[in-house]
Amino acid sequence: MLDDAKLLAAAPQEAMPLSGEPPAILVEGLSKRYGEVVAVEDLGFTVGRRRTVALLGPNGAGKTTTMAMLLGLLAPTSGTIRILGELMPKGRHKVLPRMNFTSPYVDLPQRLTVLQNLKVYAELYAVPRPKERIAALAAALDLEGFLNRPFGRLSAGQKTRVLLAKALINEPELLLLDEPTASLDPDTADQIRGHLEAYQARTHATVLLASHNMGEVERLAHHVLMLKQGRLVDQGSPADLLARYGRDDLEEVFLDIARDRRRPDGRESA
Ligand SMILES: Nc1ncnc2c1ncn2[C@@H]1O[C@H](COP(=O)(O)OP(=O)(O)OP(=O)(O)O)[C@@H](O)[C@H]1O
Repeated sequence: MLDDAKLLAAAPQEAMPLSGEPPAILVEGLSKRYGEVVAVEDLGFTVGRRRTVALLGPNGAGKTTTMAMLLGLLAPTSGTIRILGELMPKGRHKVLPRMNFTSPYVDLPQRLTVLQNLKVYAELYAVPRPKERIAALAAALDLEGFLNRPFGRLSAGQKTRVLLAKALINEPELLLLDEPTASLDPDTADQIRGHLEAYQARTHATVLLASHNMGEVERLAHHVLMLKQGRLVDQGSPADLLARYGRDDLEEVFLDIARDRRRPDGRESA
């Protein structure tokens, strides 16, 4: 039903950043090589607090690798990462409780029910009043019909919603979302986007979003980072990118960059 989105949307608007507050993410000279394969090369970007920033790029551009390094799941070949002001991986134990993620590549234990899985994560993150938190998430993300079913027996779309509930269980300040609406039907995907907007309005969380859905990016993102072959090739607000590439929608900008077919000034490439 996801109807708490309306309720939460009435929450206070984004607060002004406090002076001296470190950014949510600060990445400098970040590279990752797998033998001969250069997955990420000399990447640098900043994500300010309370922003939603989209990480875009064709298949294999390095989005998932970047997310994994931000989470401390993968060691960079070189470069530095600061999360909420803490140098990673040294400060990992300080920031991991304040962040969370979804990834299509990470599964939950298959034999545990949805409720058992969420209870385990609530305990791991020491969530206060876990029963109430799980009940609220189950209502908001429409999980109530399959709370007692083993995770392994859910459909892809149902799993996606459970993974999002897991990602929100500790009310993270920083949320890394790798294709959070892949495999969802258009109606459910739209409701999930509404829920994410409402979550951010209520908690002022920062979101880094990897997505291939350009409509989703135009709706949710304040800023876009365009990756190609592991490098940052352009960035800007969706409106700024549309204006610079002379396009009406972000999908066209994406194709211009992916196919090297138009320069940012709107002229065709030679
Ligand atoms: N474990 C690995 N060993 C070797 N190469 C890898 C490994 N993981 C990723 N790669 C390579 O690194 C590059 C970046 O992959 P990554 O999964 O980060 O891309 P992506 O932008 O998330 O792609 P997609 O949109 O398809 O999810 C690709 O060329 C991929 O083949």
